[in-house]
Amino acid sequence: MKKATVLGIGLIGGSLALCLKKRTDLCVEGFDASETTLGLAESAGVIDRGYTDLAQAVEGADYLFLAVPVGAATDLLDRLAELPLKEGCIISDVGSTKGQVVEHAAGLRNLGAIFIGGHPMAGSHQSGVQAAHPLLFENAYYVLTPLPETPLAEVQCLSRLLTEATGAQLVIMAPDHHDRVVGAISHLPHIVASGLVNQVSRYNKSNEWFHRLAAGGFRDLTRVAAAHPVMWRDILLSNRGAILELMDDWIREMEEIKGAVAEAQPEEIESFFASAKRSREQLPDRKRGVLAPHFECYVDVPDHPGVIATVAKLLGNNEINIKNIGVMENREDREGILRLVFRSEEELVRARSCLRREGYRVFDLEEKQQK
Ligand SMILES: NC(=O)C1=CN([C@@H]2O[C@H](COP(=O)(O)OP(=O)(O)OC[C@H]3O[C@@H](n4cnc5c(N)ncnc54)[C@H](O)[C@@H]3O)[C@@H](O)[C@H]2O)C=CC1
Ligand SMILES: O=C(O)C(=O)Cc1ccc(O)cc1
Repeated sequence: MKKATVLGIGLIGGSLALCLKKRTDLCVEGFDASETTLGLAESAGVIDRGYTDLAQAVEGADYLFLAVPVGAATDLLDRLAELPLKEGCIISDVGSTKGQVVEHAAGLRNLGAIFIGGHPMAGSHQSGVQAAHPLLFENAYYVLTPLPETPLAEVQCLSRLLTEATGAQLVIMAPDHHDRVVGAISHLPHIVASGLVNQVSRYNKSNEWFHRLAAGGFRDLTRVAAAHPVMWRDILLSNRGAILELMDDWIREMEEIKGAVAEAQPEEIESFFASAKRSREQLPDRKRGVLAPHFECYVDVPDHPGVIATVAKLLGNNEINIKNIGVMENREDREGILRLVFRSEEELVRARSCLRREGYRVFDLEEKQQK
């Protein structure tokens, strides 16, 4: 039986271990610095067996997945380079930054395995094995960052395994490109969110209405500020180059809008918001994905309780599986819009005609937006 060892059984390592256990026939073992964590993981069936001894944990493993905080990954790689690994072993990681770890692994001449950087683009502000979930990565992007010299066969092998195990969409990217993109859409937003929360809590010290009134928008915008401080410390320290450039751009962006407010320039202020609104509306969640085709349609439904269950039941009775379902707000019309995603064109076509037969209005998003 082939074996995978996950090193670091927290939120991401635990979720990956669950995916591997549930959807592949690998034996899944775990390594962690904490015995309590290993005990929890074993008793919850997240791993078949856990070790605090690294040599025992990796012995005979075909795959090693590093799922420790970014700051601990390079030390762990150094330790792995001192150990005999099974021939053909593939090592990957799940860290939020890729340049540093990929460069470090490439420099370890005695590392007896191929290293391919990885980053599942899904997670949460929670941490620890208790929060692990086997569906965490389903439909999320999962980036792999092989170097030009990484053998293609190993990249394909890892990519197939992860697709099968996680249900994620595998994407290949250069490590530096990954770090700049993820810096812009994840790391900088975390800094800004935490900065906003810190600013408001300073004001709140002298007047508690700041926290009391902090509702809807502020909560949505700052959700990620509840994440793990040590994890984010490590991420910023290991992606300094990209983050410093992005922060400079952000400061320029703030200076520009500050200037427009200071000079009371209505056109500049309006255009700041108008361009953001246009871009926000074009975020790919509402469009077909670039990679996997999305077989999706939109359904107008009256805004009352139980309507999602009715639609799901109708499709279920016709043996049509819904891959994903979402509600889009449309308060002006007092109608809700359900977004339904299917796994195949065939299911989409059947779902459309089945819903239309029952009197529902079904459309593509573009049709609705043109009205
Ligand atoms: N939390 C998130 O939303 C996401 C996190 N990531 C990345 O995944 C990695 C893990 O993050 P989480 O699972 O959230 O963290 P976590 O805190 O839930 O789990 C980390 C685990 O690693 C263990 N550990 C730490 N240092 C160790 C060492 N030197 N040796 C052995 N075990 C060690 C801890 O005991 C813990 O069980 C990080 O590199 C993070 O950047 C990637 C995508 C999303
Ligand atoms: O919960 C969120 O919005 C996140 O930002 C989760 C997350 C955290 C770190 C990553 O590297 C990837 C995803």
